[in-house]
Amino acid sequence: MSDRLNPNLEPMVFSGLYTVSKKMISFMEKAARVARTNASILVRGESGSGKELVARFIHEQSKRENKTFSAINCAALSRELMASELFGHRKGAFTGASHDRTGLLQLTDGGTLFLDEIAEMPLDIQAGLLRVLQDQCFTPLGSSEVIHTDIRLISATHESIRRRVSEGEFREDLMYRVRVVPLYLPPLIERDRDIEMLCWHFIDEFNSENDRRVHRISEDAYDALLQYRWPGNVRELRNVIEYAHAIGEGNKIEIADLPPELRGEAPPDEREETVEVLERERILEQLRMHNGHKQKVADALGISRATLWRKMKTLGI
Ligand SMILES: Nc1ncnc2c1ncn2[C@@H]1O[C@H](COP(=O)(O)OP(=O)(O)OP(=O)(O)O)[C@@H](O)[C@H]1O
Repeated sequence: MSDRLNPNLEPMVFSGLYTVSKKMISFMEKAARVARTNASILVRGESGSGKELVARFIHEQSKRENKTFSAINCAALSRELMASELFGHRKGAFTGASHDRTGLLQLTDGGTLFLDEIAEMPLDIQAGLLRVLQDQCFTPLGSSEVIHTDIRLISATHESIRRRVSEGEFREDLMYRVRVVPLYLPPLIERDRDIEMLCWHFIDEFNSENDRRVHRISEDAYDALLQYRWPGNVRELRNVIEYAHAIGEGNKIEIADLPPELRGEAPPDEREETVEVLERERILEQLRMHNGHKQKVADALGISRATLWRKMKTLGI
């Protein structure tokens, strides 16, 4: 079998997002067009597909480029922490509030706020966000002061917000406010030649960070990389290349350097991994039982929603 060398595909770069795919380039051109307006944008895309990079690109292409860009992940924070991050609080507003804190809505005045996984935002915080979008004002926790703020909202979700509305978990009026311009970010698998280009892009990155110099990939490893579905998209691809770069030797990536899922095998039955596999199955089972409703799953497992989110990330769910 012959080895594969870098085909030197010349990517276009949009605020750190690399692509050679026509579909992606026209997606980014559309993003650049809507960047010039103040319209709220909702980016829908799979996990790890670059939604935050798209949001940064839109900010950098907008009139607000010299103002603040703030990002917050609604699924990774507890309700209390998210409320205080966004709205800020006055000293004594709740147990542990030992000093005043300025919220992101105020710190981002004039700039762009990126709300990742907005579908996970609790209903009471949604009410506060709606007020910001309608009246450009909000009230910090424990305060009666009304603060004015001018933010441009970009949100992202991997699931349908309309479905969350029908489940009674998302306000319909807010949905219309956040998805004035919906953008559908294609998954990595639909981006022509991006898997190939990004493999070499990340190999270059790890070549310059480490002592090892990789210049070739064996044919069977190459096929495995190109045929894999990549559910975790670019983040997963980068992790796989980092793993292969770290685990292998010499100047070639071999099939044995790729993680088991790329070789079509189940993960090895080692003790620590068995614990992870069991935990993964337990979470997946609860997700099925509760139709993907994360709060209910977290309650059933006796953990917080934020912990559930972290576990899902590390277990690749
Ligand atoms: N096209 C790309 N070129 C280079 N790096 C990329 C690209 N797309 C994503 N990445 C990298 O992959 C990682 C995930 O990207 P990002 O956080 O933007 O994805 P996301 O869709 O917001 O993820 P999540 O669903 O977890 O919120 C980041 O480290 C980012 O820099």
